[in-house]
Order: sequence, then C-alpha cells, then structure tokens
Amino acid sequence: MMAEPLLKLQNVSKRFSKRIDLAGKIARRLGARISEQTVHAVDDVSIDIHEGEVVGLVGESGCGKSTLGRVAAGIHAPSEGTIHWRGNKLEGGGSAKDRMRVQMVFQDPLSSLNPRHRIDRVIGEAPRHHGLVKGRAVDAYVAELLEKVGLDPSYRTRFPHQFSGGQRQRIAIARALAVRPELIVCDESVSALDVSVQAQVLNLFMDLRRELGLAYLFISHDLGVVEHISDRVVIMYLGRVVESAPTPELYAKPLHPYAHALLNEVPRLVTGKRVFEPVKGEIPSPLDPPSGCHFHPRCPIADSHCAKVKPDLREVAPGRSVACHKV
Ligand SMILES: Nc1ncnc2c1ncn2[C@@H]1O[C@H](COP(=O)(O)OP(=O)(O)OP(=O)(O)O)[C@@H](O)[C@H]1O
Repeated sequence: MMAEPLLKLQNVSKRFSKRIDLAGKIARRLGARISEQTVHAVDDVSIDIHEGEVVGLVGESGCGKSTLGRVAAGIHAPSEGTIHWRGNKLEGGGSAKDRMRVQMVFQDPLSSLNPRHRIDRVIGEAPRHHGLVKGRAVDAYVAELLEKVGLDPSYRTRFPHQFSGGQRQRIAIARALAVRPELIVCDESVSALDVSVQAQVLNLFMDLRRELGLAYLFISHDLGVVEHISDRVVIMYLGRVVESAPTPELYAKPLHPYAHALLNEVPRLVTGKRVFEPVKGEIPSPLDPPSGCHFHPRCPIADSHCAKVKPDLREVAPGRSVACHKV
C-alpha cells in the first residue's frame, strides 16, 4: 500500500471576483459602470504529492497553475475543497507550522527579496522568528544554507541587487530551505534565467531533493524542463485537470486531445532553431468558460455530448487519469 501523501488536495476550487469597468452608453443608461464577475481560476482539482516526488504542473497561460500552487503553499485559502498534510486536515489553510512545510520559489527573485535587507536577514528572519534557530547561531545557519545552494557564505552581508539573476534565485531557494520545508512549490522558478543558468538551478533542485528528500510541485510553461525534472505531470486546462500521468508515459503517448496538442509544442531542436507548434484556437476566457468539456471548441474529436457534459477525471491505467469522453 502506498504511504499517505505529503499533501493531498481534494476537490479544490478557487474563485476570484473580478471588477469589470463597463464603458459606454448602455452601461451608463443601466446606471452601472462596475460589474462583478467570477473567475473560476481552479475548478474542482484533486492532486496528491508524495514524499520526495516531483510533480510537474503545465498548461497555457491563465489555466490556474499559479493559483493552484498558491493554494498548495497556503498563500490562498481554497474557496472549496479540503487540504490534508500527511493525512491531517488543514483547517483555514493550516497553522503557521504546517504552512512552513510548504515553501514557494517564484519566477522573479528580485521582486520577492526585500531590496533593503541584507542576505543574512533575508534568509535568517523566518527561522529566527519561528524559533528554529536562536541568537548567534543564526549567522552559522545562514552561512550553511548559502553553502548548500552553492554560494559563498561571505555573501551574507550583501544586498539582493549585488547578485546576478541565478545567484538571486539561489538566495530565494536558501530562504525557502531555512524553515526546513518538505515540499517546495516552484512557480516558473527558472523561466527568467539564461538557459545555462537554468540547467544549474535545476541541478541544484535535484541535488536538494536527493540530499533532503524534498518534494516539488514544479509549475512551468517549458514542457522540456518539466519532462526532465518530473516524476509525474499534471496538465491543466481552464482551471481543471485534464490529464495526470507518469512523465515517460505521458510524453510517449498523451491521451487527452489537449495533452496531445500541447506536447506538440515541446520545442524540437531543428537545425539549431526552437520550433513551436501552438495549440490551435484561442484560449477561452475563464470568466465565461465553454460548457461541458472546456476544451471542446478547440478539440478535433469533440461532439455534441462533449459540448454539454463535463467529463470526470477517470483512472484509465494505474497512476494515469484522463478527463475526456473519448478516451
Ligand atoms: N488575485 C487574483 N484576482 C483575480 N483574478 C485572478 C487572481 N489571480 C489569478 N486570477 C485569474 O485566475 C486565472 C488563473 O490565473 P493563474 O495566474 O493561476 O494562471 P497561470 O496558469 O498561472 O497563468 P500564467 O502562466 O500566465 O501565470 C486568470 O484568469 C487570472 O486572471
């Protein structure tokens, strides 16, 4: 029997209210300039992440990846659904101690690191605040973390702007590690870096996984990176999971028509150029998603049933689930 997952998200949804400024005569005549609409950023998603596992999360821009990552990290409370940590239900997003077990590393370290704080404060503040390390021991703790992420411990008196993009991302990783997490949510954590620096930071993530047994929820639009790093990949479309599968099986034979179309976008190196074949058709608005299967207007095999009925995510093989009426 498989062990209890580290993090279990069950039927999680997250909605946001969006204020729309209605311009024009009709809106004025109706006496309303502002209207509220609901964005279903995450719609009934269930995901398990096991100890030491790397789960890739992919999908086109706006499909809800970041929102799901923030729910997983306790930054957003879900509008619906439950979250369990090692089998224990987290109420109201979880206690501070529970939340420390999941840390997030963002795309742009410069905006997530306080520019006025020296690195020793950036990294040492949270563990000191939570009593993980006290007094003079903080300096040695920060130095050890800097070494762990491949930076010179003497850098701890510098400020974030004195580092390169790759070094800043290492600092953001050291800050995440400082509270001894078991799961790190990486939200496009290498996307802003040069390709050679990307590879170094990805190697660091994998070294830390081996050394500390860390699990990752790895959000990326780069399907090549996700293939390289993930044990399992979850594909989202307009707030819903459409396919979840072990990485080699998914890349060898995607089953959902969207997964199929998306994987055609994996850059292929042809005569030194990166070639993309974008998924055909517009991404519909999450303010007004299509009925039935959200993908049906762009799907080459959809029929009238797909336009009416939402397909459930069904297990089609061990560890592999697909939400499609035709699979
Ligand atoms: N705080 C918020 N308030 C209102 N709407 C939001 C908020 N955060 C996200 N959204 C909306 O929720 C939807 C999903 O956004 P999200 O950022 O999670 O998608 P994403 O897949 O991570 O996209 P990207 O790759 O572009 O970051 C989008 O329509 C977005 O506009």
